[in-house]
Amino acid sequence: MITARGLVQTFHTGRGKNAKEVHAVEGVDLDIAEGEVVGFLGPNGAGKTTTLRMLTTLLRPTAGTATVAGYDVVAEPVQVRRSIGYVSQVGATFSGAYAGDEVVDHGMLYGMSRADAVRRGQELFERLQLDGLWKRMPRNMSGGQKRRLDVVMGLIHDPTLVFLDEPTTGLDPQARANLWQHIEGLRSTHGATVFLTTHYLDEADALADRILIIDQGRIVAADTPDNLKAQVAGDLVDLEVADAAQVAVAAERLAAIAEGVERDGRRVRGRVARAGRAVPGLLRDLEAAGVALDSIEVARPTLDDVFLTLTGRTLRDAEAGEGEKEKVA
Ligand SMILES: Nc1ncnc2c1ncn2[C@@H]1O[C@H](COP(=O)(O)OP(=O)(O)OP(=O)(O)O)[C@@H](O)[C@H]1O
Repeated sequence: MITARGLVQTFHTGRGKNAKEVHAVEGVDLDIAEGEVVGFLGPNGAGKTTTLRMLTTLLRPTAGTATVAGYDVVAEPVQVRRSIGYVSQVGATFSGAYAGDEVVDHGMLYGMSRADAVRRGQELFERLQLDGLWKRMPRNMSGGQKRRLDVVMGLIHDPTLVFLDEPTTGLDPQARANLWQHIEGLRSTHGATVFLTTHYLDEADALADRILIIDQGRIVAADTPDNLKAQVAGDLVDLEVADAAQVAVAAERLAAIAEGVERDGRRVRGRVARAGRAVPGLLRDLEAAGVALDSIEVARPTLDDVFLTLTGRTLRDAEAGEGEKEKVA
């Protein structure tokens, strides 16, 4: 459904002494099959939106090629646009018309008849829990309602390939869960291919069959959430030792089964392969050594751990370091 080879986007900003080259996307390859839900994950400024804008024909690639729904993004942009739905990060701009009329106009722009656009629009209003808001102006809607209206606009012409740019940013947890259901429904009831960007690890984890992680304009990982997590060496075992004097002994015992043991006050943690099997023995060991614990936690690896393993930074650090890759030309 989506193929890209060596996609590059370089922005030139400023003039004279202030001229800068921003290497937003630096050689991205993609192969996304029909019916796949792909999560495109990365810190702020990693190049997610820029990639999406090239795939949706809003931005011409500096270099590289891409086909979307069988059409070339540079040579056949009109066909690409007709084949896809796109929900941008900023959302649609609405005039002063009623929400329903906006949606119908948008559908007619795609060549739908008025009757079809009304029918489909009303169905989507219901599915996205906007019923009763057909005759409301978008500017009088809540943030969550407006975001769902954006999604209606992106889906009105019944696309089988949908691009969603951070669809749930700014939504409250309930609206977010609700939108997740609809995104899942797109595939299960519709067989749609979904390409979605997100900062949220849990979102990508919950929705995507496959996750692509982008960092500084390059794809650093592409796999199923489970396989990505399996790359991280084991589960995190975190012990809180009751007596500070026993921390060294606890660290030594943990080190017998764990990698990368760290100490932090009365806490000792490390990564253990198959913690479920190893922890009972560890507890016996600690007891025999007279070490009492206040608590023990075992956590499965998260996608943040994956990002850390792959890039040496946490997602949060990566966001804080945004802009580093801007080079003075
Ligand atoms: N029109 C532009 N002109 C100059 N630089 C740009 C432009 N658009 C994006 N950039 C830069 O390109 C880089 C990638 O931006 P992009 O918006 O693709 O990141 P992103 O991963 O979508 O981030 P976010 O999660 O914040 O949306 C950033 O350094 C950004 O500042």
